Order: sequence, then C-alpha cells, then structure tokens
Amino acid sequence: MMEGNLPEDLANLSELDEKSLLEVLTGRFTQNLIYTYIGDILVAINPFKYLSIYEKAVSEGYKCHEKKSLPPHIFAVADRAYQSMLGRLATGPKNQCIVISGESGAGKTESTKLLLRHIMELCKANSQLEQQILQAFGNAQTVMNDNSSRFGKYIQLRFQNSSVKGAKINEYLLEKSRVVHQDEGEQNFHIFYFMLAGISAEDKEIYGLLDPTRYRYLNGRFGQDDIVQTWRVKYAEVCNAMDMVGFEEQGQFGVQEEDLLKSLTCTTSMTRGEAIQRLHNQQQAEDARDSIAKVAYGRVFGWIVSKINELLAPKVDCDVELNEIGILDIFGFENFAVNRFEQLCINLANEQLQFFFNHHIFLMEQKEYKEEGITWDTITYKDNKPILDLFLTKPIGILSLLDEQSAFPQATDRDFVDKLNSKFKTAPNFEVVRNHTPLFTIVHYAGKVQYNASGFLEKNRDTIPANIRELFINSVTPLLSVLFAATISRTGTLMPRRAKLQVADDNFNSTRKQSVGAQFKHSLAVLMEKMFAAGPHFVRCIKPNRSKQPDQLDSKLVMDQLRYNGLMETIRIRRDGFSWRPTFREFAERYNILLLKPDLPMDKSSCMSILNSTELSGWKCGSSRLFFKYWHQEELARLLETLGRAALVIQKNYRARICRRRYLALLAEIRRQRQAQREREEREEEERRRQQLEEERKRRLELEQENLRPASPPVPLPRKKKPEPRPRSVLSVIPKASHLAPVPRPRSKLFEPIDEERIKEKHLKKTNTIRWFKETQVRKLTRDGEFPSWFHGMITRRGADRCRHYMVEMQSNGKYVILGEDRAHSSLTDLVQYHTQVGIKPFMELLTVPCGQMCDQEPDYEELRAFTSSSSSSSSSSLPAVEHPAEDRDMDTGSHKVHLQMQRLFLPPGGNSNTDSHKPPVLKRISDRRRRVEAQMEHKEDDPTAENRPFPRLYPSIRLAMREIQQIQQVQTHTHTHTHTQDIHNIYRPG
Ligand SMILES: Nc1ncnc2c1ncn2[C@@H]1O[C@H](COP(=O)(O)OP(=O)(O)OP(=O)(O)O)[C@@H](O)[C@H]1O
Repeated sequence: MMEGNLPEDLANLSELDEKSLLEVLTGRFTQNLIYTYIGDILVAINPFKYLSIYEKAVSEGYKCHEKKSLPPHIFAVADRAYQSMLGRLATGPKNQCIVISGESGAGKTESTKLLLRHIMELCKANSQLEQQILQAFGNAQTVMNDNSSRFGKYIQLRFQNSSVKGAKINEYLLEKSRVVHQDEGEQNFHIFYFMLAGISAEDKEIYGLLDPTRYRYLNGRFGQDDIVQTWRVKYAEVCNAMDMVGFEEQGQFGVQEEDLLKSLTCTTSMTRGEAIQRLHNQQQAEDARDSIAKVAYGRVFGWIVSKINELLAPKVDCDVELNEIGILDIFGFENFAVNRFEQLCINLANEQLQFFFNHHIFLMEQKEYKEEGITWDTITYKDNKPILDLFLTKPIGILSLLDEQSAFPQATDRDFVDKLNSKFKTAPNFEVVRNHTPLFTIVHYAGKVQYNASGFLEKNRDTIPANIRELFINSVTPLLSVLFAATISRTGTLMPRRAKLQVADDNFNSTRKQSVGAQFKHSLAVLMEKMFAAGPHFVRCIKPNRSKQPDQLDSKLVMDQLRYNGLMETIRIRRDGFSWRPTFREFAERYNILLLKPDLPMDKSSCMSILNSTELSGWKCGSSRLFFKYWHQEELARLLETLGRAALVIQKNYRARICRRRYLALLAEIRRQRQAQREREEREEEERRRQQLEEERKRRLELEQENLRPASPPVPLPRKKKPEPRPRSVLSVIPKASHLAPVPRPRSKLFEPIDEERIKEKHLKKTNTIRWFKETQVRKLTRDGEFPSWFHGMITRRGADRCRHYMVEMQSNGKYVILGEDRAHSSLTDLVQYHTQVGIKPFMELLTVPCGQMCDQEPDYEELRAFTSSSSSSSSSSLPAVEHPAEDRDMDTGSHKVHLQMQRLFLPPGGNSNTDSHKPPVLKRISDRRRRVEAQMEHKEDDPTAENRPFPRLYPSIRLAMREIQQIQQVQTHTHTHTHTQDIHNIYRPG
C-alpha cells in the first residue's frame, strides 16, 4: 500500500539516501502517518497530539492481520510478537521481546502502553492499573518530557496457550536523587504533587502535611489552579488504582522524634568499647536528611513493584512451561546541561540496547552470509562495542574504576576523574576536560556527553548511616521496618524480609554490599541474556521537535536521530539482506506439511522440494541454512494457513461422516428394538385374548351345568378387577432382550428420592448466610431502620421484567467493587452514588433508585424482613410485605450488641487506648487517629440517622461467607430455573 509516493516500508525506497529518507518520513508525518516500516522494524514519530488511530475498532482490525493488508502500526508489532510467541509465524512457540528505543520524550512509554493494550485485548485481560501506579511514583516532569520515566522497566507477560497468566515487572535504577533535588525546569516525582493537591483536609492534618509551597523538596513551588485540579483528579485515580490492586493504608515514620533528630544531627561510633558521639556540621546533617528521603522513597518504590509482582504472579502450576513476551521501556538517551551519575547509567543502558540492535541486525546476519558462502557486499555500521568496553571492562572500565575509588573512604570525585583521565586519555571515545570541577566527556553512539562527576562516589556507594537504618528498622510502622531491613539483590531488586532488630550481622553497610554501578551492570547482563534468547521486535521512536509541539518537524533533529540510530544502514540491510535464516532442519520440520508427505528427511533436498512446490522467489541457500527476506515468513505462513483451513474442512467432513454412521447404527437399533417390542406386545395380546376366550368358554360351561341343576337362588359372581393401565413410556415398552445391554434410563431430578442430607446442608448454609448478613451487613445498609431503595436484598424476584443484577465484592482491604468494574469504593452508598452517574460495564447502564419491580412470589429469605420493621408495609420499599419472625423483633438491641462484639473482634490488635501513655509520641498520633475513628463509630452508632456508618475492618470470613452465598445461589439456580439471581447487598436495577 502507498500513500501518494510515500512508501509504507522504507526498505522499498527506490533511491536510498538521507534526503529521500527524510522526505518520506516528513511527508508521512504531515499526513499524520506517524508509523513507517523498515522491513520488520517499526519507526514511530511522536505526534505530540491525539490521533484517532488507537480506537478499539482499529485494534480489532490488527488482530491476526496480514502485514501488507494494513498500514504500519504499533498494534501490528504487538500482534506479530503475539502470533510469533504462539508459534503461528516462522518458528514454533518461542519467547519474544519488544525493544523500544529512542531519546527522552520520543514516545517509548506511550508505545509500551499501546503494545500492552493490544496484547491484553488479544487475550482479553487488563493491565492499565499497574501502569498508572508505576507512572505516578516513577515518572516526573523533565525539560525533555513532561511525563518522563525516571526508571527503566522490562515487563514480562507470561502466557499459557494463548491467554496471559501473569506478568513480572523488573525495574531499573530509579532516579532517587530527584526526591531531594531537581534542576531548573524540572519537578519531583508526580505523586508528591498529586497527593498534596488531592488529599483530604482531614488526612492532611493526620499526616501533618503543610502548604505545598513550604516544601524544600518541591523547591517551594506548586502549580496554578487548573493544573492543581488535574493533579487532584490524578490523585483520586491513583488511589483508586491502588485500592483495586490491593494496597492498604500505611502509617507514618513511626519513630521517636528525639531519636530521629539525634540520628540526623550526630553520629555515634564505638572506640574501645566506648560510644563517642560526634555532632554533624550543617552540610552533614542535610546530607543525612536527604539520604533518609532518598532511601525511603527508593525502597517504597521497590516495594510497590514487588507488591505488584506478587499480585501479577502467574496463577498456574510451577511446572507448567509458560511462554513470554517481554517489553523493554528503558529511559531514553539523555544529554542535559549538567549530566550526573544517573545520566551515565541511563546512557550506558542505551549503549547496551544499541549494541543488541546492531548485533541482531548487522553482526549476526553478515557473519552468517560469510560462513554460509552467500555473495554479499558488506554493509558497514557504527559498532559501539568499544564504548561498551570502555564502561564495562574489568579491571579498568569506568564502572570498575568507580567501584575501586568508592571503596576508599577518603577518595574524592576529583580522584576518580583523575584516574579516568590517566587511564583513558588515548581512548577514542573518551575526552579529557581540563576544569576545576571534575568533568569528563564520552563520545556515545548518539553524540558527545559531558559528565560532571560531583557526587559520583557517594551515589555509587549509596549507603545509609547505620544509626539511621537501625532507627527505621525499629519503626512501629511495619512497612518501614521491613523496607529498611530488606536487602538488595545483585541486580538491585529489593528483597523484603522480616525486620531484625540487630543489624550488626548483615552486610548492608559492609564492603560486601554491591555498589549501584555493579548492580546496574548485573541487571543489564541478566536483561541481555533474556533478550538474546528471545525473538526480537524493534520499535525505534523519533522525537520530531524539542518544544513538544504537534505538527512540527525539525529536520536536523530528526536527521540526527536517524543517523545515530543507524537507520540508513538498517534500511539497506533490510532491503538487500535476509533477515530470516532458518537451518535446513528448522525449515523442513515446520514446512514439510506443504508437501503432504509425513516422513520427509530433515535435510537440504527436502527443503528444496518444499520451496520448489511454492512460488516463492528471492531466497538463497547456504551450506547449512536458508536465507529469506523478511516478507517470505508471511507468505509461507499464508500457505500454512490455507492448508490449515483445508485440514479443518477435511476434519469437519470426516467427523460428520463418522457421527452419521454412528447415528444410523443407533437408529437401526432403535427401530429393531421397537419392532421386537411390537411383536412381543402382539404376542402378549394374543395370549391375553386366548385366555379370555378360555375363561369365557369355562364360564359358559359352568352356566350350562348350573342350568342342569335343580332350581335354587342365584349366587352373584365376584366382580373381576379391571386390568391396570400400563404406562405408555417408550422405554418401558422396549422388551428387555437377554442378548442386549439394558438401555440406561435418564433419571429426572424431580423423581429422585429426597436427599435429606442435602436439604439439611442447604438449610444450614442459608441460616449461616443470613446470620452473617445480619451481623455484618445490615448495620451498614439500613438507614432509619430501612433498607435503601436500591437494595433488593436477598429477596428473589421471580418473573421480573429485565432486571440486571450486579455482584458487589468486598476486597481484603475493606473496599467495595462491582465485579468487572475497575473502581473501588469505601462504602456501598459511595458505590451506588458513583454508578448513578457513571455507567456499569459492559452494558453502560446507570443505577437508578428505586427499582420498583413488583414481585408476587414469596421471598426466599423472609427472615430479613425483620430489619425493615418500620417500613415493611410501605409500598415504596423494595421488599414485599411479610410477617416478621418473632425471634428478630428485638433485632435493634441484639444487632447493636453484635456490632460492638464484632468491633472488638475485628479491630487490629493493639488498639487498646490504655497503653497509649507508654507509647512514643509519633506512635501516639497514629493511635489518636484510630481512637478518633473509633469515637466516630461509637457516635454514629448512637445516632440512628447516621449514614455511611464506618465499619471495622473485616477479615477473610466475609469472603468465605460471600462464597457460601454464591454457592447457595448456584444450587438454587439449578433447582429453580425461573429464579432470579440472589446476591447479598448486590442487587440493583440499572435504568
Ligand atoms: N502515540 C502518541 N500519541 C500521542 N501523543 C504521544 C504519543 N507518543 C508520545 N506522545 C506524547 O509524548 C509525550 C512523551 O512520550 P513518552 O513519555 O512516551 O516518552 P519517553 O520516550 O518514554 O520518554 P522518557 O524516556 O523520558 O520516559 C507523552 O506524554 C505524550 O504526550
């Protein structure tokens, strides 16, 4: 397909030079065609505006599509990765990875989201919530991008057959220093702004939050009203996402204020068994403060990722092999006015990715041409291996020298730069900078970057003073205690473990602790290992202008990116080269079916026979493998598909034939049995008639003899019983032939003997359900002693006219959610209020009140009637009028007691206010809050008109009860087919 003379695939360019390449891309961009192929590689130019190319209908179109039939699209990449993972393209099932690269703001994260969305739609799952949480905590505004990812991530989607079973997120190198310092034009992580804009006044007071402009870590700045309003909405969305994912509220620091102050202002060291305290100067105290902030934030982020991973872990047997699609969205190449340790690591990651790309596209391919004797004009490309070596070689790579210097407590950043200068002054990719600040320059594949080494050693060591760590391990806030006790793996992953009060025995601050540089190096090595083992797909993102404006393309900026990405060379190799190179065996195994010969040998001659049977041209044959253009894969896949469809038709007809044969045999048997039955009946009938005649004859004989006797009064004969009518069942008339197996008779449930046990069990379950409902739910639902009108309760509505019922689930964190919806609510009333305005998926109906449906049947759970004592006769109530069982009349006082007992039972342990006076001051604040909530609850209990009654945290027993109710429901649906669904607190009528 062509748009004018703008090819969709740059590998089809008739003239290949930089000018025509730029012309095509610019031309397409001005027509809002942001995607272009280079063979199987996708080039994506950031439009910086909304384009209507991501709608559901578009995504539907790309499902299992043929590449040439639709324009280039990010969905096409997702689809190709998915089909390849399932083994529907060139190879059998295999892990895949999608590598998205480009500079900061080029559109990598947006592309990742679109890829995930399409893959999730292919297998009907959802993943947006986790992304929302990670973005709030890991993204920030930078000069290059308003929503820049300040961490790298590799998302592994795990599949079994064709459906996603779970996922794992690996995070790389969160830019923690942003918590305490941001350069001009930049901001802290989004979550701080969202929270300060959206938090309620009450929570603000509880957490002791100040006016946003008073925070040093926000540079004393906040936003204008309109942006604050956006943040407020975002905060609600993030809170909702966290509720949905299952996060629970956590406390504050939970440490004694005096201890915290002490650890910030002085250090304690032991000299000959004596503790010596040394006061910090101002700088040292500020550093200690900042290091707490950075470590706490970094560890909370690591914990969020590990929590999300727990929730996303595949729910399958560990032995089952899963296939995987990995999506790599790692921070883009960065070159700021001042480039620090973070930029060094980010740019190293980009070098590694560029190497991976080069290796796949140029190195391996051209090496194989040579080995296999294919005639080929070598394409030269910018090999960045020397730059990688400059960073990673041991013992004299930049990272090793940094580690060496970090190990000396007295070494300075200047010493480190001096060391680099002396070791690399002649290296081609290193430039010495003469300056009083410790600077050095590296010539990256994407351009020269000057680094300022100030702070390198400290950031690489990344240690927290032992006294501070100990203080937080002893925090009464369990999360902080666990996080500060956690260790960090070799690849930098947080490994939470039980808090230990002693820190002396672990290696947190010892010399054995891995430096940040070493962790990053390991994590990159692990990542590369995974990626090299998978089938790669590449998305090259291009940033059209620096001012983030739509419809503007800065030719120089774009050309620079095309150059350093090596796109000219990529086009050449995709145009002239052979990107798919299976061995003879691989090819014959997969495509021998095309010859319809099962026992074909897996060798070159078979491959030739297969290929000659097709109309494929342009491929080459080496000494051990075949060489194909990227489009050959699709053509072969199409041939396989045609065969597959034919096989389906054959199978369909064959199965139909077998079934028909079986059917005819059965029919003949039934006919034979019926005939036999008829014959037997006729025989029986004849026998009966014969007997009747015989009896008649006997009677007549007796009469005649009687008439011959002298006259006497007649004796009446006993009346003969009429023969019983025989049941006219088809089965009952079939004779039981001794040579035939008896035909089993289907047993109707209605005629089954009544199973006493089952009835008892059902009754018990029902009683338990009602008891649970009485004890836990009723108080939350009733207002002024009545159920709200949206509540149908557990009353069955038989024969009602169209009333959809939604199941409400209570999550482990006490929030309510309509199953299938992605928003959690703190109370049922909130839930109803929300869905009165926002539609329920998938029908997009709104809840309305009241339901107003009439029901002329008896309710199943009439015990509940007792709770609406005052309103049972009211016609507006959703519950029909029935008698109140006597046992429930005193419910008000009874349930009050139950409620108090429940409260005692369900409150987390340690809520006893008597112990408050012994607790440290910060702990007291938390207890204060708890007491306040309790007091509110008590107060509301006394007040019969109180709405939205807060209810103590409920434990899994509720889930169990809910499940039981569902089971009862299922049993009832089986036995009463006309019965509507019955749910607890979950029956509404949408308008
Ligand atoms: N396909 C797209 N359609 C519309 N806007 C887009 C698209 N891709 C990117 N953008 C816009 O560009 C901005 C930057 O994109 P994105 O955050 O994905 O860049 P990035 O390459 O991930 O940057 P970083 O490396 O800094 O994280 C987005 O916030 C969005 O406004």
